[in-house]
Amino acid sequence: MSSNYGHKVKISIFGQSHSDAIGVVIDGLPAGEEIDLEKAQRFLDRRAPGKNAYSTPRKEGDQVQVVSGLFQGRTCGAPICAMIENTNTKSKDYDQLKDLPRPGHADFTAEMKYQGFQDHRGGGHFSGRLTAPLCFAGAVCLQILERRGIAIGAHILSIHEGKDESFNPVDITKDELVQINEKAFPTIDDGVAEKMQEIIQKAREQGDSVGGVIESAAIGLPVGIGEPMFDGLESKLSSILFAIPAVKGVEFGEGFGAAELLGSENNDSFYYIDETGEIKTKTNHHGGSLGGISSGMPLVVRTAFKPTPSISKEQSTISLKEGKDASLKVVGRHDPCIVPRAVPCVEAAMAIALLDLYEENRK
Ligand SMILES: Cc1cc2nc3c(=O)[nH]c(=O)nc-3n(C[C@H](O)[C@H](O)[C@H](O)COP(=O)(O)O)c2cc1C
Ligand SMILES: C=C(O[C@@H]1CC(C(=O)O)=C[C@@H](OP(=O)(O)O)[C@H]1O)C(=O)O
Repeated sequence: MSSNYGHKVKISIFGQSHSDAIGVVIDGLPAGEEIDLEKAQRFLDRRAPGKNAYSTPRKEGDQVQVVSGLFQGRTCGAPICAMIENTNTKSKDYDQLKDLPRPGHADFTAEMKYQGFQDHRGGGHFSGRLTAPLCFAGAVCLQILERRGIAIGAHILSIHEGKDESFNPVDITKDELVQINEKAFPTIDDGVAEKMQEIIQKAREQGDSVGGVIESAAIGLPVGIGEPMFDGLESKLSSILFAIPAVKGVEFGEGFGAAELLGSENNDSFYYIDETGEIKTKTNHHGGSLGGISSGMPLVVRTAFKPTPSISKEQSTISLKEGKDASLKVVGRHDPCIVPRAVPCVEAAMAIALLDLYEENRK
């Protein structure tokens, strides 16, 4: 299975949703970086399941145990290995799914690819649970990036028909990102958070689920981060963002909207800031990336999540054993909406990709 990412800073994620533990090995971090593990744990807590009405009821402490790679609180050049125990599995819920693959989940494709040898319990290695170690790796990378003046934050831009305001792409401040990261249900407009939660609640009551979009931003990136072609900012970021289960779209800056604009509308005019001589753009349709290389403007990304596939409404599927059409009612503990818990996952994915590219730039 391909669960590795990165050139300079490499991560390898292991485990399954119902195996003894899940975790991550992080290699290639610069040595001597102080890592605050309590701060990293607080970051993971933002993602942890079982904490509120819009989450799966599966309760996991998601306590990270760092096995190696830190010495006297700092990175020491050796790979960091971090493990998180799975303590609250209910594998029985998955018995019927070996025969009746869930529409929208990876049961069918995993069964075909691994000829039935896959660990199907809890979605196995395909589970959203594997974003817990991703968040730990991201939390470590975030602390290193912060020391280099780079900040990352994200908010829920939409859930089904509930919509938040967008970031102002030419003017995103560190304070704004810190403030939004502290919110339990991160929206810019606090008024819309309640409406979004009602939408999720209604879907859950109807045995259904909803999706949505997370908007994220990185600021403080110097000009010149990102390599041509396959290692450009957009290429690297989208490949890690698409590794988050349920992600179905990633756009940068104006994104798909740019296709509807004229060149004269979409181009971002350059100008000098008189006092500092810095070069900026008046607008930011390019979203901080030109030629896959950071322009010095805020990097703005939108990531679309599909509705959670496991829903309790009756659905049509097939019986693999009987070789005929069948119906399925999924039982078990599922997120009625993935988006709120995925906010730190998006921030983590961005941090890993950006630190990898940053270190590549240092050569
Ligand atoms: C944080 C997080 C939580 C998730 N929770 C669930 C869940 O409770 N039930 C479910 O069916 N899918 C859940 N998913 C999504 C599935 O894991 C995902 O749809 C599945 O692995 C198929 O992958 P794909 O949607 O990327 O094709 C979650 C994803 C994430 C990122
Ligand atoms: C446990 C987590 O989320 C799980 C993600 C998930 C899936 O199919 O992605 C399915 C559910 O697993 P289970 O049926 O074992 O409860 C969620 O609870 C987590 O995110 O930590």
